[in-house]
Amino acid sequence: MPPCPPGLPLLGNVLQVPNRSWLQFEQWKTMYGPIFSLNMAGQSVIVLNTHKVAEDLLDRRSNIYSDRPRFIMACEILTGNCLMTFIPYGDLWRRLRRAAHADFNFRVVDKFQPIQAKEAASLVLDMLNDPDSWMEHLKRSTASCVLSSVYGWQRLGKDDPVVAKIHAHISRLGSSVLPGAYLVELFPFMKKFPSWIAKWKREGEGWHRKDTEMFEGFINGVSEKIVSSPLLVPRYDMSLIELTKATGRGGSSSSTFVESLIENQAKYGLTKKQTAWLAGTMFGAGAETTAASMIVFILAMTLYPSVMRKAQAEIDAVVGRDRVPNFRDEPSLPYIRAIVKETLRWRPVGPLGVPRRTSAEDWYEGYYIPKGAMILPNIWAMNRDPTIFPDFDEFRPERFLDPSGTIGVTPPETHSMGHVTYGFGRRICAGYNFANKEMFIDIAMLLWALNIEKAVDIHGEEIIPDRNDINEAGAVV
Ligand code: HEM
Repeated sequence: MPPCPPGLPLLGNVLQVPNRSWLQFEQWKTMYGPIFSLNMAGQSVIVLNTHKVAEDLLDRRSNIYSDRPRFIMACEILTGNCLMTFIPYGDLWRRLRRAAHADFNFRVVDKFQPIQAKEAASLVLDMLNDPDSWMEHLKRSTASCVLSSVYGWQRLGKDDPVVAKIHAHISRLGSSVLPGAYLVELFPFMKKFPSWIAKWKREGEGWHRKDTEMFEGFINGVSEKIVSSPLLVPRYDMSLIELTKATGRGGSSSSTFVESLIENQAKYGLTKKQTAWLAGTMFGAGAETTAASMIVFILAMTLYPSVMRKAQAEIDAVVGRDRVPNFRDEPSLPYIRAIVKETLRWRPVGPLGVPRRTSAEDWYEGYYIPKGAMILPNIWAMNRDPTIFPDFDEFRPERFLDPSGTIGVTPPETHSMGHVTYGFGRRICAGYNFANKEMFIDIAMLLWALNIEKAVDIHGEEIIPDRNDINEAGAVV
């Protein structure tokens, strides 16, 4: 086995792994090297700390390393084996992934640009009208952007009951995968208990029924060609329309994800329930992650005003003041593209990604890796690898540009992305093209429209936010 920190009998390393485990793992990397193992009360966990190891195993041996650990409550009960993010590597996963790829691959993802541009304009107006709720606006905007792209709904309001319902579903999932949340994860035989004696199982199955009804209800609207649900009333005001017009495109995409899914349901071999859950999965996986990454961007701008000013100078030179930025400006805004990469590298919102599981035993560099081991890619440590990023804790978009500042340079180890925040191999994030585009237009629009400055205290002194102050309530940090 790869080297392992000494632990206790039976419990192994359980008591040594703290809440923000990636920080401890980064320290262990300096002691144990590119790959180490942990014994979590009998469960083998293998932590991958360098790009080389992650690439060798997760990318090159993806036939063995593409499975997910068994999450009984989250995957089998709450989502009835329908959630692409958690389901085992196999035929159903392949069909779901193919269906998602058809609309979210880099060649076709541009069809969602009109929605993303409109949402970005809307975000700017919300920020200007009510700056104190900036975090809520980011969450609303990213949620609305995915829901519009998936279901074709119009801009959702901050307190929309549908968004609240979906967030409740995501938060149930997030808490169900926390260590110790359900005993059945430690004692799988408990899954066989009849529902009438096992309250946790009865409740889980109840939520699954309700969530399935909700997601099926969403796609019923589409298949019956009902474009918007009665709960969702578009509420554009004149200035938003002006801004949206200025983006140079309309506000709806050629077809939504669900329309394509329903059209091709037979081709992908998906049932109605699986189709409905796939659409819901895209929201769950895409809204919170993108919002959290945009929150990191705001933190970076507050701490690095010179980066903000440099970005604004680029936007002013390319876009000017007569119109707002649009996607056609992307090739001429290399510094903004570099800020997107640096935001994702600097503070990855999933520092350990989504765990994998080996589906067969393996040998690597003389180490034995058992079948069924949990594999954790230490994305946090890789994005801060001092051999690739010497000043890794600084937010410095210039690292992704040549000395002229116009041509992008990306370390090849990083999947040519500049970071590994979207994961690896066959299970790499299914929505990363969408997320990159959304972050580009949001950042360009925000920096075109406003300055992001430090708050001041009652004495007029600037408050410097803590760069390490993070919220890790759910699966996303
Ligand atoms: C900045 C935003 C995002 C980040 C940082 C992010 C990150 C990730 C990561 C780390 C994984 C696990 C990859 C692995 O196992 O190696 C993942 C999976 C996934 N992501 Fe994202 N994601 C983002 C946005 C999105 C968006 C916008 C969507 C959809 C529109 C999406 C859909 C998915 C799906 C469906 C999976 C599961 C893939 C599978 O298991 O095959 N993500 N994401």
